[in-house]
Amino acid sequence: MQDEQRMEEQKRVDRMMRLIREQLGKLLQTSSGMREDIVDIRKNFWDDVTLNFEDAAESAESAASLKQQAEVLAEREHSHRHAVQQVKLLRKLEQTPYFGRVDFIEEGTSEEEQIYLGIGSMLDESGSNYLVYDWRAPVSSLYYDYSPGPAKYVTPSGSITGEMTLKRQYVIRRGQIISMFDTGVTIGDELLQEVLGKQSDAQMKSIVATIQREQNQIIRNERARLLIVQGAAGSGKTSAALQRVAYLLYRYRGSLQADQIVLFSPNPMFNSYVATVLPELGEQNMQQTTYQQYLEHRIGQSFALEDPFAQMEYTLGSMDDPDYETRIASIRHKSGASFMKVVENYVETLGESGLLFKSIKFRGRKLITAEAIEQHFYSLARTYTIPNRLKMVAEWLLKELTRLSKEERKKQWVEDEMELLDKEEYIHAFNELRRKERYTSDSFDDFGREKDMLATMIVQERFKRLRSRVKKLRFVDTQTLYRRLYEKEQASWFVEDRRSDWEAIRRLTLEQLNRGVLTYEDATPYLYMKDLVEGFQMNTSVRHLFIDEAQDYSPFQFHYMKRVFPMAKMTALGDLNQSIFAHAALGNGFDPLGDLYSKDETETIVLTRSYRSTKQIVEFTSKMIEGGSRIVPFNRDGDEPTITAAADEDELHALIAGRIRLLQEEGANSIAVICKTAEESRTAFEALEAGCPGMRLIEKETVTFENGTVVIPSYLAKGVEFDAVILYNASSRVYKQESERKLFYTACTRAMHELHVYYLSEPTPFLSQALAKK
Ligand SMILES: Nc1ncnc2c1ncn2[C@@H]1O[C@H](COP(=O)(O)OP(=O)(O)OP(=O)(O)O)[C@@H](O)[C@H]1O
Repeated sequence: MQDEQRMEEQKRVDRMMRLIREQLGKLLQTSSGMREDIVDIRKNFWDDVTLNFEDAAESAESAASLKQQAEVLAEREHSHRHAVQQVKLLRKLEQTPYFGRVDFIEEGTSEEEQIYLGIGSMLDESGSNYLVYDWRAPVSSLYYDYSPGPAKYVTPSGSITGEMTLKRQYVIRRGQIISMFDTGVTIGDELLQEVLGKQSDAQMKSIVATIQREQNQIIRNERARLLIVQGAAGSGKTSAALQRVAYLLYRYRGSLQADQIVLFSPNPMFNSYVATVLPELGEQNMQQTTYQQYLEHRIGQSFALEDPFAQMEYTLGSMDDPDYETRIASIRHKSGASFMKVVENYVETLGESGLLFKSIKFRGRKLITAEAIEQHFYSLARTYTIPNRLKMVAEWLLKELTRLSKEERKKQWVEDEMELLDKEEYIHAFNELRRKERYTSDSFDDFGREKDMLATMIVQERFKRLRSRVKKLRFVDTQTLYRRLYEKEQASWFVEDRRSDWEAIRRLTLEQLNRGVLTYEDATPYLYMKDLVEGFQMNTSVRHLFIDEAQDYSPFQFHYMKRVFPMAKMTALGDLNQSIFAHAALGNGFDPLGDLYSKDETETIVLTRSYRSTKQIVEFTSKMIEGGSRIVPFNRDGDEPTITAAADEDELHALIAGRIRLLQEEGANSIAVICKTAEESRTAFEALEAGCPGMRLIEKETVTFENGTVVIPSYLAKGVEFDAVILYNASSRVYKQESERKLFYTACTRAMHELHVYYLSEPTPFLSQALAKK
């Protein structure tokens, strides 16, 4: 029976293969025809349009002709792009036409429909029956959500209920069924076992064939304004997020483009790690960035901006610094939504007085003084908001600049510069003038006028920069303005938020700002203040914001992102047990996210099954954290993690190098020696490099994630995974503070198949449970 079924199924696959190849052949032919057409149109574009600008009627006709030709070209290009897309999809289907099937009898009918699922849909020869359904089609959710029995799915026009009579999974490679099995549970363990048992890849994989029911809830959620996903390490948060992007692009095709979706990643390397998932599914990548990149883009050169990793290095390694406690308090204080209120209070006072301006300088002279700008600003009606008043000031300044530029033309420097014009510039200026003068009644033969015009051009050119700076509101002194926030010992904006450690925080912040440094914890408050003063630079085109490793963002940052992307729905994916930033130690979990949007608009999905690591590793690591017993390991066996003591550093390095060699011999694709900090990573790398050829050191600037053996600081290993993890030095001297528990946990949970922990002298207390068992 089994064999018979398999033969039947193989026959169907064979038929599909024939069809796919036929369609491919046809498509390749038509698409190459289209390409030739396009090349032709482009080449002959100007020959095929009639251009005549003699009079208005002729000009209008010329414009219409141009427009028509451009439209023909755009239409052909569109069809060509579509054909190319289709070819890509067919090439993928040629490898694996589908991976699943459900048989379904819709209520009220007796017909059993066979629904095959693949990464894209395909119709039969008649063009009216689906041979394969896209995994994102409404009917496909049957496969992810139900086992055989009563089942339903939701379509845009309502729910459809019925009975699922069969659920089957296939592994098909190059048109051959390698294996197939009918499943009772949601998505059979067998296929998952097979997928998860494999070696790691330098690139994250699509999980389309084995999406789990609770992951499907995340992928297809359309209702929530804010979707919070709290999931254990390795529970598939990132995977589900990427599948969700693909789903949204399918569901809203035509109205949603890939560049209207933004993913905030934990580090630049992570971008390369996830970059192939969407193309693999036949979709374009969303925009990927890091919060730091956004900050850099906004803050520019105004300050030396600290990055989150430098902050992390400080919090992990500078406990001896006398300012350490103050800095930690400062980080925590500035991350809270209550500090937003402080900034708001402060900005409110600026409506009355205290806004600071920079003089507009030209050739070392103050053209318009800061005092004059201030006076003008405060002469405007208080009923206008600060940003509106600033707009008015900018308009006034532009007019002033026009007036001043006229005076400037008579100055000696203009004359000097005129003499320095080289011949080409002179001719260019002369021709420009000619062109402009053509339409005036005077003839162009007056030397004096020519000189005037040249002077105007020179001054205009030099004033361009001033005008552009005014338009960008650079005349507002936001840097000093931010410093002022901390300058007064007792300021009205703090009345409600006085803290005992405020004095120390104030002093430390001023020290940092006076050095021109904007710390990571100050960057968002600074931008918030700047935006409140100058008007928010909102991005209204972004419709979906994905924030991975959401536990690493402060409430302040979340509120800020909400304001910057007002039209976006937010999907925040995180794990409280992996909170590694000092600001996260507030202990209130995702609560700050809870009030970002109203209760009605917020949904939370919890993932507890962990897929990344073997059962042995999950059991080992879940003992390190509170509530770890709730994490359910996926049933995949592997070796027990090891804990090894080393007598001294030499032995430590010898042991680790030996382990790396062993793992390499076993064929591990990726091996990571995880250290606590960048500094420890450098030490480890230097000691191990000679014995481990090809080993690489990962630093915060690293942008590509590759297979092989690497040494990596713990916080950069966030979000990624390795076949084997070697924890470099889990001694109690390295991981001692309670606040480092989650960092240690994060590092250990990067392991898929093997975990080996080494330590010098005393092991960290976070290992005590694991050791007690031994
Ligand atoms: N449904 C699934 N089918 C197959 N593999 C899965 C599935 N869900 C997750 N995985 C695999 O589990 C591993 C971990 O997934 P992912 O990185 O998405 O988890 P995460 O929750 O983001 O982890 P972390 O928070 O620890 O970074 C990946 O190798 C992923 O391919």
